[in-house]
Amino acid sequence: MEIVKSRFKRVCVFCGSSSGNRECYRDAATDLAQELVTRRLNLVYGGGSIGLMGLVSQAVHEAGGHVLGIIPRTLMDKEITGETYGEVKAVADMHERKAEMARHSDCFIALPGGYGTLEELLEVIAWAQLGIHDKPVGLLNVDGYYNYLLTFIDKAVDDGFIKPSQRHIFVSAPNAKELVQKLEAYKPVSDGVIAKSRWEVEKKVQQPQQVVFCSNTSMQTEIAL
Ligand SMILES: CC(C)=CCNc1ncnc2c1ncn2[C@@H]1O[C@H](COP(=O)(O)O)[C@@H](O)[C@H]1O
Repeated sequence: MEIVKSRFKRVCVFCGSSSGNRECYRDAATDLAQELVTRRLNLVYGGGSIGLMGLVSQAVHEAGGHVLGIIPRTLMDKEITGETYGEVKAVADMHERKAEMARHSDCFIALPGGYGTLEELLEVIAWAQLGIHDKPVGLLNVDGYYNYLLTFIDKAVDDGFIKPSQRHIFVSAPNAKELVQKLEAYKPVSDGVIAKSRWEVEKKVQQPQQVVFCSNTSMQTEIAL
């Protein structure tokens, strides 16, 4: 197998918990897995083996790539998510899952998916806009699946809700090879909104029967993205 060098080590893939009803989506998931393995990239994803999530993780795992699934305990029931491939990290909830997926990754790719995928994709784009991270984000626009979303984003720019300078805060491409090349070449679009180092999270301290949010400086930690 040909090995291609990459500037990334770990790629977070957001994708459908369904496979879609056209073969091109399943093909795109396995092509992406192949591209990651060729570049020796580790996969980070939402855990579980259903839908496109299962196809990507299984294909990367079977080709010898490292897979890290990050899954909320509530979703760990195999009835819901099936068997998970590779390493699994259990987290408390969906918020922690997204933060952990982001923390463990050098860039993000969204394959076709539904509400969950859209939410994950838009969150990492919004975080990039705010300067919380400067990791590249890529949309795998399989057979024009995301054309309406791209048109909508153009509309939001035209109507003054997204700055023109932020229009290309993420990249898109019709196939995995082209997309990963664009991600490799991506230079962060920075408006200097808020410096990354100024983003802080309140550390959750778990106490019996209650959750305390400590806001004193000594308890604050920077988001390590
Ligand atoms: C209760 C239920 C519907 C479970 C489906 N099982 C799931 N198991 C694991 N992650 C999931 C599941 N459903 C949605 N997600 C999360 O949301 C994204 C996919 O949602 P969707 O299918 O595009 O919208 C995934 O990237 C994953 O992070």
